[in-house]
Parts: sequence; C-alpha cells; structure tokens
Amino acid sequence: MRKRYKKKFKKSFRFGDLIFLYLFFIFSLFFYLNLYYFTLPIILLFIFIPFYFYYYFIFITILFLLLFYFYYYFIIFLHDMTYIHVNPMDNKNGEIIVSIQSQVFDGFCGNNVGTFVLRRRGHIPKILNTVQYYSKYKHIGAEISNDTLKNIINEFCKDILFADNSSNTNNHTTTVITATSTTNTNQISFLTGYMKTYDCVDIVMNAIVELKKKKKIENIITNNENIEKIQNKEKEQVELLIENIINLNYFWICDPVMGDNGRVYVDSDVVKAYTKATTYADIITPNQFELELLSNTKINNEKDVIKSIDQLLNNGSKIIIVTSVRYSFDASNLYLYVGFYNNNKKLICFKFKIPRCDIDICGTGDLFTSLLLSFILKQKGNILKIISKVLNIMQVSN
Ligand SMILES: Nc1ncnc2c1ncn2[C@@H]1O[C@H](COP(=O)(O)OP(=O)(O)O)[C@@H](O)[C@H]1O
Ligand SMILES: Cc1ncc(COP(=O)(O)O)c(C=O)c1O
Repeated sequence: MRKRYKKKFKKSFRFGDLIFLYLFFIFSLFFYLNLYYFTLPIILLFIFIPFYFYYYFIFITILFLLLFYFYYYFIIFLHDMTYIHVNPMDNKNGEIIVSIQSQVFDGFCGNNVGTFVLRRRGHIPKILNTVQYYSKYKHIGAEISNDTLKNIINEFCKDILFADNSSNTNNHTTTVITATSTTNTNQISFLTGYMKTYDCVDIVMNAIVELKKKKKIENIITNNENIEKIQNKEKEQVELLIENIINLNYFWICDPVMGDNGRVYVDSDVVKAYTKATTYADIITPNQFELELLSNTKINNEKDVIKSIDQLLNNGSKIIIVTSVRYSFDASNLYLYVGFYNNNKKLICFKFKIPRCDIDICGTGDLFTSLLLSFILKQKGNILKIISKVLNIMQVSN
C-alpha cells in the first residue's frame, strides 16, 4: 500500500524537483538576509528532517550543507585575501598616526580620503582638519584659527611627552594613551596635506620639530661598516630599504599641497613655509607644479626633475617622491620619480611610468600619501616595492 502510494506520488508531483526548488528558495532567502553563519546549517537540518525517510533527500541535504560550508569558507578566504582584518580598537603595536589635512563637505580629498583609507587598512589615525570647505573646487567655509591649531597640537605633544615620562605608572588618563597602556610613543608618524596659510604650515612644522627634539629622535641609523661588508648586489638592496633611509619610529610625510597645472589653491606665501619644511620633513610628495614652486625650476625634462630633487634633498629631506610629471612629448603617460641619498651621499633616483587617464581625478595625491604611509608602516623594506604596491592600488583603467 505504502509502496504504491509512493510510486503514484513520485509520478504525479515530481517531488524531487519540488524539494530542489524549496531548498533553493530557502538558501536564497538566507543569503539575501545575510544569515549565512553557523546557525544556518542547523536550522536547515531541522527543516529537512521531515524528508529524512527518503535516503534521496538525506543525500541532497548533506550535499547542500557541504556546499554551503565550502561556500562560506571560500567567502571568508576571499575576504581575508582582499582586506586586512583588524579590530579598530586593537592598537597593540602602539603606532600613532597624526593626519593633518583638509575636510570637505562634498567630494573626496584631504582627510575625507586619507583617514578613510587609513582606517580601512586597520590604522587608527588622529585627525586634525586644517579647513572645513564646501568642496575641493569651492573653498567656501572656514580655516582653523592659529590659536585652535596651536592648542590642539600642544595638547597632543604634552600627552605624548607625558606618556613617555609616566610609562611606568599606569594611573594616567590622557587621551593619547587610552588605546593601550603599553603604547610605544616613539612610533609616531605625521601625515600633512592641505594647509591654507603660512602660519598653519609653520605651526605644524614647529610642533613636529620640537617634539622630535624633546624625544631625542635621531635621524638615521645607517651603519656604513655593515653595508660595506655586504656584496655589491646586496648592497644595492640595502640602500633601497626604507628603514635605512628614514627613522621609521618617527617620521613626517609632507604633501606640499599648493596647486596643480598652474592653479594655486593656497596663500602665496605658503611656498616659503614649505621650502622651510623641506629641511625637516622625512618624505615630501610634490606633484610637478609643486616641485617647480619648491625648487624654483621650470620642469621641461628629466634633468630638471633630478636637479630639483637633488636641491630638496640637499635642504634636509630624506626622500622626495614626485607623484606625477607630464612631458609634452608623451601625452599618454605620467612619470613618478623617487629620489634619496645613499650612504655616500650619492643621489639615487628611480622612475615609474604610469598610464595616464584623460580625466582630472580629485584627491589622488591624498590617496597616494595615505596608502604610502600605510605600506611604509605595515610592509617596510624596499622602497620601490612599497611605491609599486601603492601604484597598483591607484591604477585605474581607461
Ligand atoms: N590622470 C591620471 N591618470 C592616471 N593616474 C593618475 C592620474 N592622476 C593622478 N594619478 C595617480 O595619482 C597619483 C598622484 O597624483 P598627482 O596628480 O600627482 O597628485 P596631486 O593630487 O597631489 O596633484 C599619481 O602618482 C598617479 O598614480
Ligand atoms: C581643500 C582642498 N583643495 C584642493 C586640494 C588639492 O587636491 P589635489 O591634491 O587632488 O590636487 C586639496 C587636496 O588635499 C584640498 O584638500
């Protein structure tokens, strides 16, 4: 009786197909609701229990569960490959990043880009907005006053020095050290971008220099003897290590944002302030126009670029990265140059060719500097590899 009924049932309803559709529907629903966590297989198991007396359904259920598990772990694997998983509150390495840039209401530039990128890559930057404008193109809004800027920066410096002095006593309540009580306050990096006025650049620069002095940060630890012992090929590699060029425990990436393609968007005397800053900044990232302003040289060819880089390095900066140079004889590419002195004070310069998109993209410089900072901190090592990684992310297809 039961057999006959089963046969009839199978023929008329095509029960197997219905179950397939049912399973498909349930899975789609759960995925749509983002409920693909561990509880789901158990829920599904209970849903399918009524069908268990058909071994055919048992087989399908197990198959689906297995597929689900593979799919789930595959997603996690892909996610891990793509993003760096960091708990935003987990500042165990004690790094302190200070991002001093603009803030705009509309669009992407300055801290809107920089701090987003840094946070997305697992850093916890401290953020100071130098201006609050409507957009990159409409500088309507307000600049931070000198007093406010000084107050905030001084407070930060006080906190840092206080943390140093009281590193053995854990009864402090300063904001800087809230992340962990074992914060290494030597691991500080400054990223500066858009600053509208001479005073703003000057105040920030003086604070950084003063802090460096108070914390007795030595500039660099290059050990000539060790490098001489290494064979020639390896010697070249050692020269390229960023930790041999700048002090990674404390450095300043200064993007001298002044203008682009002949258009200036800061006060005219800001160039003087940045020229002074080239003495103290560890890494300077001008575009072609900014390099021309800083070196007072018109860039027509590669020789001009190298001469200007040499001039800025001579002032005291450790690394110059000219983020984009456009030559009249090559409209389809941009060129990025990186220059620094080796131990024998010989200028080392490399260039990267970048396929140029025929659009004016907003905030590219700010994206570049924040990625650069992140890769320096996370990856260290060969400076050319660091820049390649940054450019790989920046690369856009035409
Ligand atoms: N038109 C473009 N085509 C391709 N890449 C670009 C373009 N504009 C900018 N970039 C990328 O952004 C980086 C920084 O851009 P740049 O224009 O030099 O910065 P800034 O915003 O400071 O002027 C370049 O090194 C390059 O990788
Ligand atoms: C307010 C403001 N205007 C203009 C610029 C220049 O933008 P870009 O670097 O894309 O030329 C910036 C960059 O930070 C900015 O913050």
